[in-house]
Amino acid sequence: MKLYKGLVAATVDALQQIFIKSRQADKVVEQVLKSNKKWGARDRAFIAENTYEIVRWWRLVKYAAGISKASDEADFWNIVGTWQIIKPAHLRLESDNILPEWIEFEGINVESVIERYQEALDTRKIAESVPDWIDEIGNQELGAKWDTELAALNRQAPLTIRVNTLKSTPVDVVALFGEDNCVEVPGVPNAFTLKKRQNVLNQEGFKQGFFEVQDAGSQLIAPFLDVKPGMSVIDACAGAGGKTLHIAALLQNEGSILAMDIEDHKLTELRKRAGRNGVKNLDTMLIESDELIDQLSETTDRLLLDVPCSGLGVLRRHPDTKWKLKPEFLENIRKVQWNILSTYSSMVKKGGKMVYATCSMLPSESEEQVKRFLKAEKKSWKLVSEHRTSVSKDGFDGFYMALLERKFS
Ligand SMILES: C[S@@+](CC[C@H](N)C(=O)[O-])C[C@H]1O[C@@H](n2cnc3c(N)ncnc32)[C@H](O)[C@@H]1O
Repeated sequence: MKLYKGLVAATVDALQQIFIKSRQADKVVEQVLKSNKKWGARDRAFIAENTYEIVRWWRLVKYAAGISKASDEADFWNIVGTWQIIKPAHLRLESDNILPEWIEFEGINVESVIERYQEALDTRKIAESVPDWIDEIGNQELGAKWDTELAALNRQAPLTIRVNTLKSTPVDVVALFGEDNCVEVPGVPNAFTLKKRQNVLNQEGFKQGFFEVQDAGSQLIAPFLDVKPGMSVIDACAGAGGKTLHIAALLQNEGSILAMDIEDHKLTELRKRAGRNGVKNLDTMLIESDELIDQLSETTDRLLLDVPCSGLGVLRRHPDTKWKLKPEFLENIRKVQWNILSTYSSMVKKGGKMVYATCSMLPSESEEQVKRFLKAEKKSWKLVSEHRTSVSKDGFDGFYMALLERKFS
């Protein structure tokens, strides 16, 4: 494949922003793509794909480049060049791996790159490109399953949409994208994966609120809450509202939803999305103190706790997370999860239900938190059911969800 210097330079720039300035990969790619109006769809795809692939395979590519720490621009050119050499073999693509004779690639020795690449494949944490501590914790908590889940987490995620039944129907949304392009997701009503990768957010149908982009595993969570029209629902860690909007569709605008979060800007975005989605029964509330939670004691039929977590289950979509995550963060976030579960649960009415959910495959953030809660609260709560999606088996992101019921006693 012919390489264009301007596109490689843009990829180098994006990677420097991600790894040197610690900026979020999706935001960086969005901003770099906006910086040159002359780039066509293929140019944009080159920059976005190469940036994401290199972030995903960062440890492996650095190893093949013989660079332990990328610190200056020359290192990043070397890394992008190295990726062009190993990419065809690594992603099983039918393209050549011949580098142009650019001065920026002068320091790259193709034979050494291939030799180091082959050597790297023998060590899982380098071959699958994860920091040592994540590989250790995955192995510790998941055992043999870690191998297959980790490999699946390094594949590109499908583009999945959810039909917003408040404004549209599956038939109409399939007509928007073309029947040949849409594949129903078995077991997930209103979910379709699109065969053709495209920017669906520019489409008129999206602006009209006919559909949302949402992973199929994520689409299992709102229905798991056993929501019926007319109920009161609190979504206590609503963020920008991916699941709030789904709950709203299940409520059919009957009943009420209160979306809460500790970050105001996310609730602002949620209100914007709710407007587009035709949601009429939503209130939002910024959590500024625990007293607010006390004031809402026993007020809701259903509660969703989609708690903050490591995000290890969604690495396909956010591969930069694995380089930014630190063991101290994980330790702290488990305490936050426990605090949310043990205090926010008081908002559920007797006889009501709640879902505790994470986008992590680690039991220490998921099953074990629920087990601890049930032990501490055995007089007041019972487990109705638990479900886990598997990235390798289902092809969905890695979610955990537990449905619990508050007893009357
Ligand atoms: C996994 S994200 C939620 C994603 C969201 N439910 C969705 O589907 O798009 C977790 C959210 O919890 C929020 N959060 C963190 N600590 C919190 C706390 N103590 N109480 C409530 N929300 C909190 C974060 O700001 C973040 O938006």
